[in-house]
Amino acid sequence: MKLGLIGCGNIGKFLLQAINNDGLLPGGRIVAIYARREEIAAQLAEEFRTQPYNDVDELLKSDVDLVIEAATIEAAEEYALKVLKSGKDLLLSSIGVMANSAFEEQSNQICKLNNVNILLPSGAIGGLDVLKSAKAVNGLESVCITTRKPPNALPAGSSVTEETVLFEGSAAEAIKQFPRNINVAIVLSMAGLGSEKTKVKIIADPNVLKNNHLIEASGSFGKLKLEVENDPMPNNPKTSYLAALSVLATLQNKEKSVQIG
Ligand SMILES: NC(=O)C1=CN([C@@H]2O[C@H](COP(=O)(O)OP(=O)(O)OC[C@H]3O[C@@H](n4cnc5c(N)ncnc54)[C@H](O)[C@@H]3O)[C@@H](O)[C@H]2O)C=CC1
Ligand SMILES: O=C([O-])CC(=O)C(=O)O
Repeated sequence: MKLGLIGCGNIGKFLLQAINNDGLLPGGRIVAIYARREEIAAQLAEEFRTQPYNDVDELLKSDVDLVIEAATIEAAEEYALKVLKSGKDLLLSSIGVMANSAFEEQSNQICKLNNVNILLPSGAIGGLDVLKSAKAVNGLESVCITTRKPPNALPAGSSVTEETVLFEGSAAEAIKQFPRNINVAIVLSMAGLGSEKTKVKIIADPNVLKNNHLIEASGSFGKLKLEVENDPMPNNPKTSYLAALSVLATLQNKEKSVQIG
């Protein structure tokens, strides 16, 4: 599998190290990268033996099979449809882009037309398998996520000195207000009840060191309660290490003939 990468921050660099240097995706390699700053792309290309591009359109003319977006929701908005139109599969990290229903619909149509797929990793959370099963008979009744992070992992920053609820409302509203912090709520919405009915609470808590997500759901299947205590990425405390791992795992699973879950 030949991979292209858009966005070379935390998740991007993790993937370059894991795939190109550590060989953790047998048969796969990141052969093309795009970063906004030319000098960054050039430096990373040398370190991870790959091809730098200064323009996404040029990258899409190369023979990559799948493009990984690891940038921002804005970048996903700008490039995702181009990727799909060029006949490449797409893996999104900035899943919040899918909260825009017109965008979701358009991307679905292009996928069908061009016979390509979009991969949405579970990111910094889990439990999506349970929601999908519950939904098979429309038996899902409620889904909520409570995200508790140290203040430096949220826009509130160090001004927060005691436990503070920053947001309470729908996933649709949460991603509008916290586009860099709550992509997980949108993948949860897509697996479950949609972004209007999925409830979100975001708490800045100076007493925690990890990014904590509590997922609670109920329905005809019974009840789900799942809590992850994620170590942050060393270079970007906003992002959980599990989010980067889940991108790699999604790529590893893509080639498997036995699909689990
Ligand atoms: N699905 C999930 O569970 C999670 C998703 N995320 C999302 O994944 C994305 C990547 O996360 P990180 O690597 O931690 O972020 P990061 O901030 O460390 O890296 C993002 C990189 O993208 C670059 N970038 C920004 N706009 C760009 C553009 N238009 N074209 C190319 N590059 C551009 C930035 O310069 C930066 O180097 C973010 O949108 C983040 O919110 C993060 C954590 C969990
Ligand atoms: O990494 C995390 O804990 C979650 C996150 O930032 C996001 O969903 O955008």
